[in-house]
Amino acid sequence: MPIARESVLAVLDRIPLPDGGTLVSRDLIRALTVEGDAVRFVIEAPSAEAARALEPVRAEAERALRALPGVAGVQAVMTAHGPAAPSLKIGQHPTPQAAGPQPIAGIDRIIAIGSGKGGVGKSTVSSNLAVALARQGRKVGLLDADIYGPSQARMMGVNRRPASPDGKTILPPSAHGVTMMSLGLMLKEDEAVIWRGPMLMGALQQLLGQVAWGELDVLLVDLPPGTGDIQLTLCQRTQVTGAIVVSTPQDVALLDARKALDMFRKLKTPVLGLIENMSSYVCPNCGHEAHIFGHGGVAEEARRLDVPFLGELPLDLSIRLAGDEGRPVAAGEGPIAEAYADLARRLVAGGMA
Ligand SMILES: Nc1ncnc2c1ncn2[C@@H]1O[C@H](COP(=O)(O)OP(=O)(O)OP(=O)(O)O)[C@@H](O)[C@H]1O
Repeated sequence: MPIARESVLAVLDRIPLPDGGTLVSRDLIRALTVEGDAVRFVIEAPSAEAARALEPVRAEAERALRALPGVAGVQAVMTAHGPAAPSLKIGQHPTPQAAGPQPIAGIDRIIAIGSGKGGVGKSTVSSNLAVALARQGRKVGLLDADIYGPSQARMMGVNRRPASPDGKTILPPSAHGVTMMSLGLMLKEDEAVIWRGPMLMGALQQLLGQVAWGELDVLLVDLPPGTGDIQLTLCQRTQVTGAIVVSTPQDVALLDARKALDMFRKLKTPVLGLIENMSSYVCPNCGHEAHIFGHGGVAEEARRLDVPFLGELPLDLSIRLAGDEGRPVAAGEGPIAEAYADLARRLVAGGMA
């Protein structure tokens, strides 16, 4: 018998919160999906502290739902929604692997970072978030899966081709406390990737499986823009904890972001939240704040689609310059680095990183 959404909510409505009410009465459940015998949802805590306090509730919710007749799997992930922030050879056909998404040994969590369209700052957010998480003591990996336009090597300031002593295992470089790997490091400069689906899948499989990632709390995967083969392969073959979608506030970007969200839903990858990049611009001369691409559109969209809003990041020249210099702004000090640190804290508090 199919599991009714109402029965799931009824179970969740019986679990008391430490400070009164329930997950349902306090409206903390987002992105609830019931598919076959699997239940997935996100608990959106109002702050980092609340997320910590709610961890036993999350565990209890999973336990209680598993006891519901017909339920075989439950995945509840937490996200801490805070006040908006101030603002060898790679390339082969895939090899067969066991059916269904597989975990990667030693890696606790895998977060895919996607966007509907290019140029919204997905790679910039990925590198800065990785650095911010590493500064908070997390063991972080960053995989540049943007195979057609790899940019993480430049953004992280790495230009050394990774060693592969046995011709199989790839030893990834580390930069700013982050273990990273990018196809860009294996290609000659100016070399174009002209692979089709199967070759792309093979390359991604190598980057995930042949790289000696070591023990990681979290691996961030910087996806190519859009909804193509790489996204599909990653989510269908690898156990992805969840996805974050980056967008600018413009309508056109949001329209594409919706497609990315829809794709993750179809792939049954929980959406951990949306990030608004290039949200506000403070004139360095007069201090006036302008909203070049609009403002608040992503938060609005998150509300509309019932997915968590993780925060907004400003448009700032220092972000671009730092990326071009290979030293992500999050590695330094100041309000912009703090905005990324805030985002990282929320993910850590929510148990996502
Ligand atoms: N918040 C920001 N403020 C200023 N510049 C930014 C910001 N975010 C990104 N940029 C700049 O915008 C450009 C595009 O960013 P980025 O490469 O991260 O986008 P992307 O979404 O990953 O694009 P693609 O997927 O097409 O590679 C880069 O030059 C980057 O430095």
